[in-house]
Amino acid sequence: MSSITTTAVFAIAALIYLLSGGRWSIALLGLTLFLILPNISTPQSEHKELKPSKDHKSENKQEIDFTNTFKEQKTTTGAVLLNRPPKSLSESKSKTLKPFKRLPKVVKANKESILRKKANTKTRSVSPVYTSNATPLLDSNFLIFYSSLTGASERSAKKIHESLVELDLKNKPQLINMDDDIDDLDNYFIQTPDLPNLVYIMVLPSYDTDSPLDYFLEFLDDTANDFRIDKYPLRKLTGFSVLGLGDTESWPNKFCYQAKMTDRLMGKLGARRIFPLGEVCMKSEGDSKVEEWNKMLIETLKDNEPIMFEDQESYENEEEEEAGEGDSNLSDEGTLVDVEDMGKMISDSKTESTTRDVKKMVTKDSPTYKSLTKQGYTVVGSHSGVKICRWTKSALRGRGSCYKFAFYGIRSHLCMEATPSLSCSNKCVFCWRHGTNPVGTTWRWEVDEPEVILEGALEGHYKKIKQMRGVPGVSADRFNEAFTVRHCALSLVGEPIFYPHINKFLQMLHAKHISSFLVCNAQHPDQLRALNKVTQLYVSIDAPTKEELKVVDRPLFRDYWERLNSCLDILRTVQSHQRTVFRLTLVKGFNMSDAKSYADLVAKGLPSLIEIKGATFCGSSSGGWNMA
Ligand SMILES: Cc1cc2nc3c(=O)[nH]c(=O)nc-3n(C[C@H](O)[C@H](O)[C@H](O)COP(=O)(O)O)c2cc1C
Ligand code: SF4
Repeated sequence: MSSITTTAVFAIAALIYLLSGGRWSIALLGLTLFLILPNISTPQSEHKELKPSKDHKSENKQEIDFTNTFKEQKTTTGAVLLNRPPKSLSESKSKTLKPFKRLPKVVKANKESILRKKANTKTRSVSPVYTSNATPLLDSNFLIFYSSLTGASERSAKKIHESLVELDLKNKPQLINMDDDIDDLDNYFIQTPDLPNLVYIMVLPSYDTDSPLDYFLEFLDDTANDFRIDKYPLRKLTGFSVLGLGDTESWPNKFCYQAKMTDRLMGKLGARRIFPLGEVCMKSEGDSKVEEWNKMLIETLKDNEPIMFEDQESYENEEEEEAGEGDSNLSDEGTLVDVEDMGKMISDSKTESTTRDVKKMVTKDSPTYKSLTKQGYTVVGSHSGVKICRWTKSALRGRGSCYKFAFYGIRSHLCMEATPSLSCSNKCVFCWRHGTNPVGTTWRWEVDEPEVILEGALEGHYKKIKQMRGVPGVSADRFNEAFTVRHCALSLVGEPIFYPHINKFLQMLHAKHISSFLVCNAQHPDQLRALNKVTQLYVSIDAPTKEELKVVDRPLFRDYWERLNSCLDILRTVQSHQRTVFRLTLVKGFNMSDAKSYADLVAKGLPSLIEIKGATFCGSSSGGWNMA
């Protein structure tokens, strides 16, 4: 105690003594006070030392009271309760307390991460990584985190918790109130609890005022940018998913912004997204929307599909073809039956397969199969394929759709790109298939039934959609919608009208309310003539003259020019009942010099529409071109 304080105490004691008429009991009281005062002040000075070092955000804020920080209390959820954040909004506004304890991080030198940071190299590949779940997702240890000021997130988290408990899982799911139950964020978001196969489900509101989540987000951001620690500390989690609650009417520009930030930062820290971010407006959608998200989450967990996982950066940088816009490539050749005789062959195909050795177009052990699947195609049956294109992925992430949205209102996340024939009769220079699909002028393979192809294509497509749930930015709403395909682009690779049962296949699509855009290469006049209803019928016009077509398309047919012209006649006559389109893919130096000849072809075919596309060099097609 300082001398000034001592003098003051004596002066007060003397004054009391005099005012009380000089009673000794009063004098003794003064003395007692003098003796115990130093003992009161001592803990205060100790407490000061416990305060965390001032960080950049605490300057204008009241400092945290750490008096009870290290005293453990058990909460209703069984978690360890330490420091409490403000409970009510008014409390949070007035006190602006920080909810979580901040201690210096323990930094372990990690040679790999230091070297990686030094070299500034990316550790993840640009192409998608499919991670399979060795342990069933439902055998994970689920931690359901929530933060809540007015109760909506707490209610929603409890619902999710309940539905997981109802599944009677191997490991009991735990509910964690981030505002009450977590003392040290490091224990959950740098280190993780000592439990195998952890899955974090996080239910978070958004507040544009001060709220406990501010500190949490600041912590995640700091961690993600802390060069001293492992760049991906959360990759040891089996996965995570965030459900955001907000109010889009009152905060349209900040709708669920804190949930979105959490989702992004968790991904940045290496955690795998096992289900897309949910964004629920509690004002207009409420609990039923939460229930919908929860149901989808549980179904996905049950499915246990592998996840396509990519970090934001690599995804942004991904250079992928604009799929759906090419027809052909090169590989094996051979002629058993001319394609013009295919009609007969179709009806006889079953009989033939029993009488002579008809092979499968693509067998599972063939290099073609391996190459196609490596590129992301799902081979359906033995001659069909399906693949989700970059626009479907983009639309799933709430971004743009392909030009068909602008032109025809087709939403890319509802679009399936498929082909019933992987084989083609051209080897176009701008095709990006790298010689991976078979070519030929004749159908000489086993024929799969259209039911098998449609079912298999939808199954393969939905499987790939499911895998997209790990990709940053995928919206839960669009993800949900994507399981009802509404459009089919028959233009993936190969020649769709090569497939003997194309008409039946188209009928089946339409019966399922799936519209069809079919692109053919103008090399199969008989099949074109026999084609029934398509929503939109495309013919690729890759060059305006015979000479240029040979160079650009490298056709297998010797009478390729005559075939093209016959197809145009058919378009103008037999097929004029439906909407027809010329597709021009223009490649500078190959097919752009003779506009007049293009006009002549247009006059011959009289298509309803002409679509002109450019080509972008990407160094990957057989001619060094790719379509954009
Ligand atoms: C003061 C205040 C600020 C809010 N700010 C936002 C906001 O920026 N973005 C948003 O989407 N919702 C905002 N909301 C809406 C809440 O996030 C929404 O009501 C949420 O359901 C609350 O969850 P809780 O009850 O778990 O705290 C705000 C609500 C209040 C009262
Ligand atoms: S039509 Fe479908 S497949 Fe083709 S680019 Fe658009 S979304 Fe992709």
